[in-house]
Amino acid sequence: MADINLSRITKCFGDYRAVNQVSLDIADGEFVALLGPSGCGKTTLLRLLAGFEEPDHGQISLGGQIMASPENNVMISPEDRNLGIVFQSYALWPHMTVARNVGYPLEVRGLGRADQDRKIAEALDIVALGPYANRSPSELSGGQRQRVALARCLVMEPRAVLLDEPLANLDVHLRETMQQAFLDFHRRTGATMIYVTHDQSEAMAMADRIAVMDKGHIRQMAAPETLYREPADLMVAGFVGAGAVLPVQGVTVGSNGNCSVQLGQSSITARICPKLADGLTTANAGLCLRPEDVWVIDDAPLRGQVDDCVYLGGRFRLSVRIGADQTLPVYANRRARIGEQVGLQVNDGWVFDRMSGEAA
Ligand SMILES: Nc1ncnc2c1ncn2[C@@H]1O[C@H](COP(=O)(O)OP(=O)(O)OP(=O)(O)O)[C@@H](O)[C@H]1O
Repeated sequence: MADINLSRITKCFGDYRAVNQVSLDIADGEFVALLGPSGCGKTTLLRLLAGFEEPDHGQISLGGQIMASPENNVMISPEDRNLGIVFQSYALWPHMTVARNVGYPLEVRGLGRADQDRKIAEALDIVALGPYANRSPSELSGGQRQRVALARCLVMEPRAVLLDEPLANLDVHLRETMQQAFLDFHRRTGATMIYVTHDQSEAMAMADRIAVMDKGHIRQMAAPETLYREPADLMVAGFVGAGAVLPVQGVTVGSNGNCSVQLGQSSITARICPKLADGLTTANAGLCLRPEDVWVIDDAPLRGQVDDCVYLGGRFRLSVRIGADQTLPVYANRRARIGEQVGLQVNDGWVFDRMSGEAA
């Protein structure tokens, strides 16, 4: 397997910059998700890596070797990059058995029968499909077909595995099972994996790091818990996880990365983005509150009106209006009436610059 380096990659379709000056360093064995809304450039970035698209500018390297660099007239073809690719359509051959589907790339390479059989058995074992070797793809579930596609890319011993929304065709229950299958696959193979998805919960569940993309740019690349707890800008705060971002005034920077802010009549303590704390203006400060940051406490001074109450199993999610256009999602352990006044205690929050990244 290999590390991957992208340096200032740009790809235009006509006048439109689908990928705009993207730089990324992915470590050997890392599982990275490319996450973002439809049309943000995720698939184009994956296709650039695979070699199906040629960048207009910048450089792509795999394991220290340059794969694409228009400035240096280098463009290595997809078949010479030795990358495994898994699409949302499984692309299995219907007339071949599972084993032959998995082994076909080895057949094409002219590998001996015994070596083929050994590698097929190993790959099927990793995706837990050994007993299905002699079935045809039509006799498998969607999740099993996707695992055959994974096994097929594994036999090639690729330098990295690229996955383009591989679970998009599966139902919700199967998606969760397959997330576990991908994690097991990653653990057992140590493969470098790049996983494209627009589903934040999928990215959060699997990836070591997530690159959040928007309009051809990478807005933030970090571990899932960092993106959730410390979003760099409004787009990331809104796209990753539930919660609300409220404009706040009266930010007083304290010690240890904390600050106090005014929310209605209450003063609350929150964590503050270092860039903001380092003396930049706090005029555009926003407070990101996740549902678990706010507790319903009857006599708390911050008051709000319940607009909505949904049972989630084990707890309720309330929508509480605390100002004309300020609504917070909050978890509660009792049902609340619509229109009921509740007290809210804010236990944590993240203050950042709401305008950060807007020039991008
Ligand atoms: N071959 C092409 N020719 C022209 N425009 C293209 C081409 N491929 C992609 N685009 C445009 O580039 C932008 C990025 O497309 P891309 O497929 O990378 O987005 P995405 O983030 O993968 O979206 P989705 O989640 O919907 O698949 C879109 O506006 C798309 O219309």
